[in-house]
Amino acid sequence: MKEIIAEFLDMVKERNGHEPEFLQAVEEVAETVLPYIVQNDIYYGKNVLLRMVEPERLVSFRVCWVDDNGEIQVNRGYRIQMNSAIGPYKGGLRFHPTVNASILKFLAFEQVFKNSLTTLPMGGGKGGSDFDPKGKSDNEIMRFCHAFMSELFRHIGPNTDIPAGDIGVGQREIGFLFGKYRKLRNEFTGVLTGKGLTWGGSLIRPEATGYGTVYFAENMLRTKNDNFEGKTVVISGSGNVAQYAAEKCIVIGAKVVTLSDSSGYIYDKDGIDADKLKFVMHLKNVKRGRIKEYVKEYPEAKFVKGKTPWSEKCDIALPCATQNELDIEDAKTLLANGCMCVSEGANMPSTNAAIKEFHKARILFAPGKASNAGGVATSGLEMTQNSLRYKWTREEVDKKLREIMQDIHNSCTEYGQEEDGYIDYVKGANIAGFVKVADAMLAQGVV
Ligand SMILES: NC(=O)C1=CN([C@@H]2O[C@H](COP(=O)(O)OP(=O)(O)OC[C@H]3O[C@@H](n4cnc5c(N)ncnc54)[C@H](OP(=O)(O)O)[C@@H]3O)[C@@H](O)[C@H]2O)C=CC1
Ligand SMILES: O=C(O)CCC(=O)C(=O)O
Repeated sequence: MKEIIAEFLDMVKERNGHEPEFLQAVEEVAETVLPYIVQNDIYYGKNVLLRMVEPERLVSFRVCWVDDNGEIQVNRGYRIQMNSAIGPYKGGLRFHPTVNASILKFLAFEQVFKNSLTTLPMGGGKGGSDFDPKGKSDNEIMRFCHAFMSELFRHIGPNTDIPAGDIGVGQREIGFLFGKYRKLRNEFTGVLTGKGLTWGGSLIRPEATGYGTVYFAENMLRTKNDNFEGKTVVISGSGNVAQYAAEKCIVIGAKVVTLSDSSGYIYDKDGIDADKLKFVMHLKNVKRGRIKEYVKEYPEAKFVKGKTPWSEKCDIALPCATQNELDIEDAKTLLANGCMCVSEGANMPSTNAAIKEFHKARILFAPGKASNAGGVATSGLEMTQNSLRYKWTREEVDKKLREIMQDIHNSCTEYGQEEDGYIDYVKGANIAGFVKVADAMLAQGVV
C-alpha cells in the first residue's frame, strides 16, 4: 500500500511541486482514501482521486484599486472551482497577504470533502486575494471589494458558485461584494452567503463555525461519557471562529483561558467570561485592534508576544486561527499537559506530524473538514432560505446546525472506527467525504 500512496503523491508533486500546503492536504487525504479505493472495486482503476486533485477551473485575475492617497494599487485575485459533482462550487474568500495558489488550492480541496460531509448539495471552491485589509480605511476596503467583484462576478452565480467569508472577509466585505454584484447583474440573488440579516442573511451564520466546532467536540466527548462542564479550554485566534467558539464554551460551563492573533496570545487564569469576551468582540470587530490590548483592560491577564498558546495547560484545545499553527512539538506539549480533545476550528491548523502524535496518544482529534463544517453548512441553510424567499428563526437554524454536526460525527464514526473502538476522525471524514463525491463523479461519467 505504501508504494501505491508514494506513487500517487509523486504524480501530484510532479504537477504541483511548488505548492507545499496543497501537497500537505492531498497527502493527508491520500493516506486514508487510497487504501479504501484499493479495497473497493467500484472506485479502483478509475483515477477518481487523481481527478479530484485537479481543479475543474482556476481563475486568476488582476485587481486594481485606488488607495486613500490617490495611489494605484495592484493585487492578485483568485477563484479555485475545485469540484461541482454534487452541487455548485461553494466556499469562502480569504483576503490576506499570504494568499497564493497553493493556499487556496489546499482550502478548495478540503472544502470538497467538508461540503460533502455536511449532507447538503454543495461542491467545493475557494478564492481570495493577497490584499491585506489590516490598517485600511472602510473606503479603501469598499474600493478593493468593488474592484475584486468587477472581475469575479462573471465566474459566479447562485447556481454556479457561491462565495462567502474566510480570513479577512466578514460581513463588511460581503456587503461591499454583494452591492457590486447586484449592481453589475441587476439582480438580487443569493450569490454570496454571510449576508446581513436585512438583505438575505441567515441567523446563526456568524456564530456557526465556532458553535459547530464546539458541537462537534461535544459529540466526541459524549463517546467517552464526558462533556465541557468545568474543562479548561485553550483557543487560538480572536476572529470570527475563535470568538463564537469561546462564546459557546463559556455558555456550556467551560473555562476559556486564551485567545490570540498573529502578534501573540493572552492568558487569563481566571477565565475569559461573557463580559470579557464582549470586550474582545468590540476590540476586534469594531476597533479592529490587537489582542494585547486585553491586558490593559484586564491587568491580571498576561500577553505572550510572538507565541501560540499551546504551552498553556488545558483539557481541550480549539485551534481557530490559521493553517499549520500547531506543529509536532506543540502536540507533544499539549499531550504532556493532559489535553484530551482537539477540535479544529481553522482549516488544517495541525501539521500532519502533529496529527500523527494525537493519534498515537489515542486522544479525541477532529480535523477541520469535519469539525468546522458548521459554517459552510449554515451557508447552505442560508442558500435554502434565499431560494425559498423565507427566514428561519434562530432556534430553527441552531437546531439544524446541531443535527448536521451530529450527522457528520456519525459519518466519521461509520468510516473511521477501528477494531479497538478508537475513532480515527481523519480517516472517517476523508472516506465519508470522498464516497459521496466519487459516487456522483462515477454516475456522471468522465467530464
Ligand atoms: N469564517 C468561517 O466561517 C470559517 C473559517 N474557517 C477557518 O477558520 C480560521 C479563522 O477564520 P476566521 O475566524 O473566519 O478569520 P478572521 O479573519 O475573522 O480571524 C482570523 C484570526 O486568525 C489570526 N491569524 C491569521 N493568520 C495568522 C497567522 N499567520 N498566525 C497567527 N494568527 C493568525 C488572526 O490574527 P490577525 O488579526 O493578527 O491576523 C485572527 O485572530 C481560518 O483557518 C479559516 O479558514 C473555517 C470554516 C469557516
Ligand atoms: O460558508 C462558506 O461558504 C465558506 C466557509 C469556508 O470557507 C470554510 O468552510 O472554510
